[in-house]
Amino acid sequence: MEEKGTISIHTENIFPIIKKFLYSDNEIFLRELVSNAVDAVQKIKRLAALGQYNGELGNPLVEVAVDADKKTITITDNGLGMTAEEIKKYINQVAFSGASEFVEKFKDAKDANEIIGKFGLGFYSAFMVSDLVEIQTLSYQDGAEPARWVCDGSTSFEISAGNRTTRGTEITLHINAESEEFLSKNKLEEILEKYGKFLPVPIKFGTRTEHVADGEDEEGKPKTVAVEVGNIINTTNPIWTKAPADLSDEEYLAFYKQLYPYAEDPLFWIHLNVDYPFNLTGVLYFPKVKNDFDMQRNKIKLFSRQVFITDEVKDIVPEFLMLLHGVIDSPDIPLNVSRSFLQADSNVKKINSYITKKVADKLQELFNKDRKGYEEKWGDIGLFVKYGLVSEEKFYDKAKDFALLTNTKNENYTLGEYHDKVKDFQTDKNGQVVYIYSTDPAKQDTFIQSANKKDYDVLLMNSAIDNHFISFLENKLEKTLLKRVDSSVADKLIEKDEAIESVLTEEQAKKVTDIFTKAITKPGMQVEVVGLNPEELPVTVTMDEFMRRMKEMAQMGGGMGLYGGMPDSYKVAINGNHKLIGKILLTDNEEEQGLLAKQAIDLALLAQGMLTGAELTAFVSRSVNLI
Ligand SMILES: Nc1ncnc2c1ncn2[C@@H]1O[C@H](COP(=O)(O)OP(=O)(O)OP(=O)(O)O)[C@@H](O)[C@H]1O
Repeated sequence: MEEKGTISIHTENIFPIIKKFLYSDNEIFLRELVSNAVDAVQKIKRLAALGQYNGELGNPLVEVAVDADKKTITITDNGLGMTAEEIKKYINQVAFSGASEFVEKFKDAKDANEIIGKFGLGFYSAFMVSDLVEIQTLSYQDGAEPARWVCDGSTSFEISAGNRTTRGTEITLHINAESEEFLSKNKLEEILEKYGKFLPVPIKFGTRTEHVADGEDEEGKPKTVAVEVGNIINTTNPIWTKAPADLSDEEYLAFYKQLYPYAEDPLFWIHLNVDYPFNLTGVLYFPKVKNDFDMQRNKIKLFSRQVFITDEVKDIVPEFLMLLHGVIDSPDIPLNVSRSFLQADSNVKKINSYITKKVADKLQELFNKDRKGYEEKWGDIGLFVKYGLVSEEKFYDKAKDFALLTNTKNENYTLGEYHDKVKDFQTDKNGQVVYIYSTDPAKQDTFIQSANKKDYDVLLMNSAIDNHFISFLENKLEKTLLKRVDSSVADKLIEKDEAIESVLTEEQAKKVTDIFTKAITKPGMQVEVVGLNPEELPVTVTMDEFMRRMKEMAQMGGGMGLYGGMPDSYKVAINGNHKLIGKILLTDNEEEQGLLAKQAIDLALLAQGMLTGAELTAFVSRSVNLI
């Protein structure tokens, strides 16, 4: 049997193209060939199970070997093998037309490199790194003859009698000059680890030394002997392929450690398992979130039938869950299409909503089953949930029942509970419920205490997402306003009908305003005399809620340039009812008036954390003189 021929093609010679534009991701040749080998082994197992093959199965195995001297890499399997006819059909026609279609589609694509790694070019990806590829194969079929196929990367091939004596296929790549890096054992092992760590058939790559028990020495101590054993690089049945009921927490944690050796233990996990209307399995872990978001993104690994594809799961996993870790395995995610197409793909959309739903269900379950435990984890999961609430309408519908608000006393409330808690004391004269929050309880302590004295509750909003979360709540909750605790004096945080009058006459108020305006050295301070509770501080410095938010948005590049450019402006509220103000008015000595006013202002600035540098030093020495 010997036959020469040309591979029938409709396109130009595809090989130079394959070589040229697959350059950056050429390591995927190994993924393609090893997965073909794995498929071949799986197929023979299935045939045996169906009773269509009655011969010896042997231990399923795929072996990868490298010969640096001969400059070859061989991938051998004991799968179903091919007859010469099948080579013609599958390699010359099916695989080839697949490859040429691929090249045709992407030869002009700008983002070819982005797609390429995720797309199976199939068998012909071998030519990305080889000058010559040889197949030696023996089919499982009764009376099959071994066959050999050789191709040098042109469109001509040669089929002849082969030399294989056992069932299976051996593919030898004669590595080209530009790809010699792949002749390094370390490099190959690294690629095998990356793509094949969880393949369902054992993948052997070289050998390793193992120390096994070997009786006892003269002193009766156990002895070991070093033996060379096959180096199997993969775990064939990773946890996502098993049923959750068969898995212990330890196994989930061990798998997590295997994926992310340096990560802290996750908070909890979700086992995904669906077979209709799409196929998907996986385990998603909720990590302990650090503030450094970007470092933690792209930690979900996408597999297709246990072959690693990519760790860019954008579009498949909802944006707000990109911080999750773990694996997703789905043969139904189209990997052979471009990004924009992926977004429009109906399976991808379904998978995306399925994951959102699963995550919401899991959180609801934790919340219902063990509220205390859930609250303890809230510090970590709160970020996801808030991010989800803000970014996904569908998630909000579910999560509104288990999203928590935490106050400065470390108590947690659901949105509904919180509304009920504060509505009586914190409704303003227009019927708006005012939620008061602190972004920094240590810095804003004076204000928090004043608010608490009035029986106002103060929420803690100090995580990275809270800025958005605050605006979101305001939009979402009816008749609700959010105000930072230091945006106004406590008496004015919530505008009520029963305003406290200032005891000062108009004339006295004007005088006080003048004294204080003169005493202020900082720019952008507007003095106003207000009637507050006599127990409140004599002077309070605040920045208006609206103004501060606009400035913060401008700082974050939110297009509020106008506000960003404006100088800071603060309100200096003088408590006309405080006895210090009375004392200042009664003092004849202008110098002393100025001194008292200055001291009161500095105390207010100090409470806001705004007194620094030379001003702070001056304040300290002035205070010393006063005592
Ligand atoms: N090691 C092998 N043993 C038996 N048959 C093989 C082997 N490698 C390839 N084949 C046959 O060649 C065909 C083409 O392989 P190729 O990798 O190009 O495409 P595929 O595996 O069908 O699809 P893709 O790789 O794009 O997912 C396979 O479907 C299979 O029938």
